[in-house]
Amino acid sequence: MARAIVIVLDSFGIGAAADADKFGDVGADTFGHIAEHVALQGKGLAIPNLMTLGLGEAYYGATGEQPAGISPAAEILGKFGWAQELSSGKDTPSGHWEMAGVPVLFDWGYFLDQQNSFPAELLEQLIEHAELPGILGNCHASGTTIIQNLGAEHMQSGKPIVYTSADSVLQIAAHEQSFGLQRLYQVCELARELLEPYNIGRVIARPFTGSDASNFVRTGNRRDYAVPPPAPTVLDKLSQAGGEVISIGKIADIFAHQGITQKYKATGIEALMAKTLEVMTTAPEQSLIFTNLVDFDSDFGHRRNPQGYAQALELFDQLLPQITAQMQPDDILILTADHGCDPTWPGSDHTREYVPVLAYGAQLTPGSIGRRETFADIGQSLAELFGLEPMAYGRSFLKE
Ligand SMILES: O=P(O)(O)O[C@H]1O[C@H](CO)[C@@H](O)[C@H]1O
Ligand SMILES: [Mn+2]
Ligand SMILES: [Mn+2]
Repeated sequence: MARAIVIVLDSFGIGAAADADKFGDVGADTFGHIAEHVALQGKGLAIPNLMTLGLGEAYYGATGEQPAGISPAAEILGKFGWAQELSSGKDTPSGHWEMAGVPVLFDWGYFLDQQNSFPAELLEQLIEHAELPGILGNCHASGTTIIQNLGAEHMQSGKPIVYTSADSVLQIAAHEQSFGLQRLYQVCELARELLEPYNIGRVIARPFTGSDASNFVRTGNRRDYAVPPPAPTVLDKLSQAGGEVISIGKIADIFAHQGITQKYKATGIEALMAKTLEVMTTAPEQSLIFTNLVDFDSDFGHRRNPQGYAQALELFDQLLPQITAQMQPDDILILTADHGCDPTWPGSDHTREYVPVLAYGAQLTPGSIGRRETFADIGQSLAELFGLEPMAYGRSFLKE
């Protein structure tokens, strides 16, 4: 009997994937470019604990290069590999569902036009059903830029800001006080229903506060309305078998609350890691503790902020020993990512990259698990760990 702690460093890619050309992402490298950014300042990214778990080796496997300016680990204590994504998209639900054993092999719908992105009919229905005075945006945008540009007009007019990106998303930004948080959630739920014919992965509520463009800031009350995964994930199988599936952060939202037995929200890497640690003290055998650290992606990757991303990685690395110290002899820890989001890459979208697969536990033999064909190897390893029926995709690395 065992427990697994899976921590997703959201967007922490480790080099362009073999099929990056299909996404315009040849040369993207989230980790490598962050390391380079820090090395150019004459320093080295200080992530000794991640390196000891095999991050540098995984990076070398994915790219054929050493990360710039980082001292190699004296000893590797974890299993390390680099995984290709089988799913057709480079979005958050695809990455998470695939690591839970269910790759997304169909194509999502997308709103491809940069301007006037949404069908007029859809917007008309949303305005009518939600009794809105209209909407603002209707374009591709970075979420922080668009609230700066349209936040004041939104507050004055009561029209929510509706925007999208290269992902299969419809996002709605609105002011928590002037528009109202609950009203924003209701409008998003309505949008979720109206999007049925469009095959869109997620509607995301993007509440913000502040009085004008100089201080508008998004809050931790973001909410994701995902469609459910297309087949039962390892989360469903574990919870049906009587195990605990404990979501920390936005995991539950990403899985449309399927297969989750407990959920906790927290804002920021420190709070999310503290919650993970707290849950580890009480979670019974046959528990999957599943944490998503969204901040890497939303605060630094999409914001194209390599400095902030580097600091967040260093913070995460400092917090990591608390997690390993709290592990029981049969526990395994898996660190991975759901896609890349290279903070030095043009635009503000995700990047198609390999993700690290780092696994650590007293029962695991350290060493390379090499290139993995799919993130679903994580789900398959979890199925094996918990004694569940094998998943349809993936190859377990527990005994490799
Ligand atoms: O620019 P913001 O609002 O952070 O949006 C980003 O967050 C969305 C979900 O990860 C992505 O589709 C991307 O566009
Ligand atoms: Mn993500
Ligand atoms: Mn993202």
